[in-house]
Amino acid sequence: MQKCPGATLFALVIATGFATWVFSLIISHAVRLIIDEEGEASWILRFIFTILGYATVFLPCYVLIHLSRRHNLHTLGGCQWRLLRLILTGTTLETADETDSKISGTTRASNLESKTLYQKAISLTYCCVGLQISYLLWGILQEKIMTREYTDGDKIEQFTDSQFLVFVNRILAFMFSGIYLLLTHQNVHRTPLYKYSFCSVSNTLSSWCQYEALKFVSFPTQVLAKSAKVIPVMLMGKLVSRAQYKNYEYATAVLISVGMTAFLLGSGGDKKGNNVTTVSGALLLCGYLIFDSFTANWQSALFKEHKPSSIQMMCGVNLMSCLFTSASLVQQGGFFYSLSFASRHPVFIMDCLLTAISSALGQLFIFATISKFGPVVFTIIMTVRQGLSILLSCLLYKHHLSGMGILGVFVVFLAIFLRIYYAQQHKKRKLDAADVSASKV
Ligand SMILES: Nc1ncnc2c1ncn2[C@@H]1O[C@H](COP(=O)(O)OS(=O)(=O)O)[C@@H](OP(=O)(O)O)[C@H]1O
Repeated sequence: MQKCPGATLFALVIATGFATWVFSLIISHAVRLIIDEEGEASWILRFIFTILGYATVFLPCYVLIHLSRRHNLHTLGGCQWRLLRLILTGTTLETADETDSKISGTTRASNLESKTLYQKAISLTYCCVGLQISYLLWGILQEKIMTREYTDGDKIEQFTDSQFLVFVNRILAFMFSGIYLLLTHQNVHRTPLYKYSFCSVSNTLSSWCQYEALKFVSFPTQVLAKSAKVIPVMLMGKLVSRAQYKNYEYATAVLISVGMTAFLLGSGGDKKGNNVTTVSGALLLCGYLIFDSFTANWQSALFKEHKPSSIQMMCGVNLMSCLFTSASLVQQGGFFYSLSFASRHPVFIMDCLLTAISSALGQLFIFATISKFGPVVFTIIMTVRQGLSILLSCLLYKHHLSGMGILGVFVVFLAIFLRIYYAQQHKKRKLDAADVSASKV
């Protein structure tokens, strides 16, 4: 390693990647020979294959990072180490190291504390409206692609590869954000690239779980399960970033979840379509909740620690997601299946493209919201978003809304009002306490 670290490192990384690739192929072929791939539990196999596909990117990267750190390769000069520096320090500059990356961005942080209540309200409204519009469209298209039957005249078929949809969404979001970064001036990026991989894996897996879940539960059932997701997000916040929440925050999270559940049950939405919830469906929804709550918390921790801009975060996370999903797609033949499906059904290309555009637009608002307001507020907005879209459809199409539904809406808005009220009270008490201690000095 001392004489020619680059060549040895390169050889080791390639060898690890190749070994993992071969191992994954052998395992998937062996499993396919033994187990029936068509049964209800077939999603477990697809999940294992997906993880194996991700491992072919993850393991070589781990070897690369581990060895480079051990031999301090990223601190060496020269442009041949640029990619390594980017992965380990977040910048191609030679002077940066990992500790530097943690402190450098403080000045560019969106300092919400210093903003007035009015500015905060405007910013929050902007994020809410942006998320509403992009994800309203996204939700409609997502349900359409996974449940619709496409026909080319004589054959009717349904699209089944969730991984491909995730890939298309991510590559478009990566291109959007990449072009934006190239065209605009941004502060120096200081987030080690590899750190994006954790939230990228959890994000792609949460999407995978929710697309797969739609094969076992109806769309309204999925929405119902998501209505309580603010609680796992708070619990995960304690695990990931040791976040401390006040009692009123827990209480209002429970109120929002209860209110949303009552509203969804009372809006009659769950009576539409296939309402069978299988064990597979329930497991996939649990997987979705766990991965999803990790994603936003991890991103929030990165925003706090390294202060990337939201576009930089979007670009980094989507780059990683493209790498993971494409490895998995190549391994499982997903590209071949999806492209031949698309060639038979041109309407599918249009549906995919529109979903990807709405998803990329939505991501702009997601990252802005998490960086400015944190994962819990983001999750509340997304939860309320689902309720509002159902409420809108009740009003537009004159669907019946029962007493329980109306009570649910009331409880959700009461919870949000209480949350804002207590947050203000809490802040006021803190300011008063600071004033008192300042006057004592
Ligand atoms: N934190 C974070 N970072 C990046 N992307 C995220 C994040 N949270 C949600 N998403 C993407 O938003 C899409 C909708 O997600 P959800 O269905 O979980 O949201 S909702 O609460 O049900 O509205 C879904 O998009 P697609 O994966 O493109 O389908 C999610 O991946």
